[in-house]
Amino acid sequence: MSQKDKLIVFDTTLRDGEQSPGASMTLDEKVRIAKSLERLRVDVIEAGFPNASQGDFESVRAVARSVRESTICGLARAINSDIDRCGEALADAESARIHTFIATSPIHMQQKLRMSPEEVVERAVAAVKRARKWTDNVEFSCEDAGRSELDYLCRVIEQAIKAGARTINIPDTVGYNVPSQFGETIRQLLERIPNADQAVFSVHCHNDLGLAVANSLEAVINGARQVECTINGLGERAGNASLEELVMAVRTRQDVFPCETHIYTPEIVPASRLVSSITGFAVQPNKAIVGANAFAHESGIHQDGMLKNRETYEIMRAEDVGWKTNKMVMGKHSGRNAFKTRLEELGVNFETNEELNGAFARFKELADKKHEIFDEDLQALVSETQHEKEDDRFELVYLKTYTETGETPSAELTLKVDGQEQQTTAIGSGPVDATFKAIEQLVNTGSILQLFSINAITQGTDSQGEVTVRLEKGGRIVNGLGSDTDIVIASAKAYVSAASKLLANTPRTHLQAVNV
Ligand SMILES: CC(=O)SCCNC(=O)CCNC(=O)[C@H](O)C(C)(C)COP(=O)(O)OP(=O)(O)OC[C@H]1O[C@@H](n2cnc3c(N)ncnc32)[C@H](O)[C@@H]1OP(=O)(O)O
Ligand SMILES: CC(C)C(=O)C(=O)O
Ligand SMILES: [Mg+2]
Repeated sequence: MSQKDKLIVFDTTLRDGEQSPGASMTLDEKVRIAKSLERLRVDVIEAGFPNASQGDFESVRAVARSVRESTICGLARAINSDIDRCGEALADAESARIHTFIATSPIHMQQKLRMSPEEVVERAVAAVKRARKWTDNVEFSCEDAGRSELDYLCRVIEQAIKAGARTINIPDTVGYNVPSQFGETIRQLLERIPNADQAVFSVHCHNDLGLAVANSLEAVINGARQVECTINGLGERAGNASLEELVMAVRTRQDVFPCETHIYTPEIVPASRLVSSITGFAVQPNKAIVGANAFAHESGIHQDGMLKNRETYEIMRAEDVGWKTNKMVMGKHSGRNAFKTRLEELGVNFETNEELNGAFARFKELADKKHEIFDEDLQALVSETQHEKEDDRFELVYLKTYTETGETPSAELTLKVDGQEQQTTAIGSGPVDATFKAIEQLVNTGSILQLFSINAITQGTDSQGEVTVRLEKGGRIVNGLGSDTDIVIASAKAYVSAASKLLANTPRTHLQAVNV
């Protein structure tokens, strides 16, 4: 059994997270997220602010009824009606907490609450006592503690604990603090408040300066034993400290932190995806832990290191946070080792170094043109190397497409086929479809179109369109690339290029393809 303290994880995705402009959630969505947080084994789920609206009340009540393994918490101002409404919403919870708060910074007391510091202490004490009528599990927050005077904070908190608060939360409401200062605040509060040992000290950090996680972790090092956080760092303005980053920092650096969480980390990525899909807030690819690139390696030196020993470039295991595996992304920065290994995984073995070097050179050429190289691209590349490169059999000479609302799109095409110009027309469901049908009439590949993708190479409506066409016939796959500012012409070039490759047939290398 570990001798370490438990770090309580308090998730506020459904309350502070929902305060992100545009992140409102329906009752059903909140219950789905709450169930996912329960699977994560979050200790406390702050489900909402019941007195904000009837909808919020019902959502908190629904979460309280459907989650059994986590404590359900509701937020209330230091106002009786807020606290009572919160108590009612939580009535059916297996374990309930009322979280009441009032601001303690000079600016908030003077300008917002328009209360004297003495009145605020009285309101805090009255609020905690009122909440204690509903439950023993009461949390009190000094809103804007990060800009409050330390002596005054000590006074308010001592009284709140005396009134019955069992968790004292120190929010950096506006994300103003820096780690050393915030850690020192926590250390001093714990040292100076005479009854500090009767409460768990918590922190709630906002990310206005990008320091929410760093501030929270410094607070933990200095004695805080609850962190308030959200999935994907969702929350008011720049958001809150992100749950996944806090949890994985504490877990990964057990040499630094004197405590541990009970979070079931393989549920992190599923929870992140759920929150992202419900709120519509995409996770940036380079976001720590849950970003698509968090465990992806593209550069050759890293890939080579990873293939020799994963720990050369990874401090966590992708599987431990819910990814299936880490990823080796094939792109223009990849090296021979990763290229060869990936192809071996696809069942393709090179007999000689020359073959490897030749295929690798063509891979680099392709990677310079195409942003992402998929397995199918590698297969196509190898498949192409098995045939002598001949001069292109087909060449686009002229293309005119016709589209008009309510009319069937058509294409008029001239191609050079083995040096001879040939013309045709075709109709289709769109200009690209009509063009492909016209080309097929002249080149007659009999293939299946496996992929048609368009990338804008640069930004703006005048950008070059880069089109990839992948054709398959009898197990053989080829890619054709075409670029033009007109995407229909780019598409035609790509199809013509793929058709030329598919119908070229002289063997070129001795690649041994297995299972391809
Ligand atoms: C830092 C945070 O995240 S705090 C939580 C933020 N969450 C929310 O605000 C939840 C959504 N809010 C709401 O739906 C509404 O603001 C309500 C229902 C809470 C209140 O609505 P209204 O009664 O119309 O008040 P309004 O929002 O205009 O102003 C807030 C009032 O609460 C007072 N107040 C603010 N915080 C507190 C507090 N902790 N304790 C007591 N009073 C407070 C303000 O001084 C102001 O009072 P005033 O009307 O006498 O000037
Ligand atoms: C209500 C409190 C805890 C809050 O969200 C904040 O101060 O940021
Ligand atoms: Mg907040």
